Amino acid sequence: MTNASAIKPIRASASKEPTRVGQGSAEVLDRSQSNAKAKATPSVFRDYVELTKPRIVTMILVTTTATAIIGGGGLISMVDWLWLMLGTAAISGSAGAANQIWERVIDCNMTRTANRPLPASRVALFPAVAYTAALGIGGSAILWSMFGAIPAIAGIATWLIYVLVYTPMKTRTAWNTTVGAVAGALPVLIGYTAMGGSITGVSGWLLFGVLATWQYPHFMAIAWMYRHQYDAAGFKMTTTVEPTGRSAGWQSIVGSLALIACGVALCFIDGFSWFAIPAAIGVLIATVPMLKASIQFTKSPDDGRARKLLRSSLLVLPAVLLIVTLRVFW
Ligand code: HEM
Ligand SMILES: CC(C)=CCC/C(C)=C/CC/C(C)=C/COP(=O)(O)OP(=O)(O)O
Repeated sequence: MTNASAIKPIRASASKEPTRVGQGSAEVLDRSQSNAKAKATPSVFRDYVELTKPRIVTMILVTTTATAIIGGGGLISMVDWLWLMLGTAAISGSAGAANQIWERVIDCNMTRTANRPLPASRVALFPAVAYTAALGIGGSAILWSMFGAIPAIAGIATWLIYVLVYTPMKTRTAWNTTVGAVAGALPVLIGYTAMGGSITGVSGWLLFGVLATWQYPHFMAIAWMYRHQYDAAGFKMTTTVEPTGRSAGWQSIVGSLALIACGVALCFIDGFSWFAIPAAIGVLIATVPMLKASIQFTKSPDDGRARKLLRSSLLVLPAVLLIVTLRVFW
């Protein structure tokens, strides 16, 4: 665990960067105002949901649903889908909460994270640890008992890589993003293998490739938007070690091109059909806005272009997954 005494919480400096990725305004609340706001409408339930990083978990569930349909070669039963969602959400949420426990001290040093339940002292450490353990054990047990060892092991491996490898790397090397991309992509194998896909199946690993490559444009935009906060808090990100934004831009371009390659390959990997060609064209059309935004950001890195890149990335992933999932039916 991070040596809590080694990193003294400093008052999160009010900065021009938004307090949350989805927030458009550059107006930010400094820590005292946001705490007062949170205290004004206390909600224990909301805090325990916030601990799990619900927006990330929601997108993980979307990817898990798509990859389950692809792995199973067709629609899945409502009962199977509900158990898969419950198990994956629990273990993903546990990973997110464990990450917030690990970073509860350093998160005080960023406006974006200072108002989270632990840094803002709305949730105590011990109940957070118990909650994290219960989610992780419960999620693993659901996946193992309902779908077998492989999907559960994929989830446990994701948890371990994200919490015990990626998280400590964040203050040491910008290569943390590559490890995070592995952690963020492994959940596709939960859905894929849960519904019958083989862990050695090429389409499963192409789906892994779609998720892993997507995370570069996704996160490089965020790493630019919060570069000053990351730097001040002591995180090592591409945009703090190479502050011009060129490296972040090129990683976004390469990630976008690699995503297109994986997506198009998925349209043809299980043999040829009339739908393979329109599907491949659809992958191209769906990904072009993110590629364009990556190129524009690389040419002249700024917050507006970074926000445009992030927004396009959050639309591209569901679109590409929908197209390659429809390919299962035609
Ligand atoms: C290297 C891997 C990744 C990194 C470093 C990363 C980092 C982040 C960060 C820092 C945020 C902002 C959180 C906040 O303060 O609100 C965020 C938001 C988000 N991330 Fe990622 N992420 C990664 C991978 C993923 C994956 C795998 C998914 C899901 C498939 C995902 C989906 C999202 C979503 C949906 C949001 C919320 C955007 C919003 O609130 O508008 N991310 N990500
Ligand atoms: C099935 C399973 C266990 C899934 C969990 C994996 C998971 C949550 C992947 C998300 C990828 C990721 C690196 C998010 C950012 O964390 P961050 O620490 O960079 O975000 P922060 O700075 O906002 O805390």
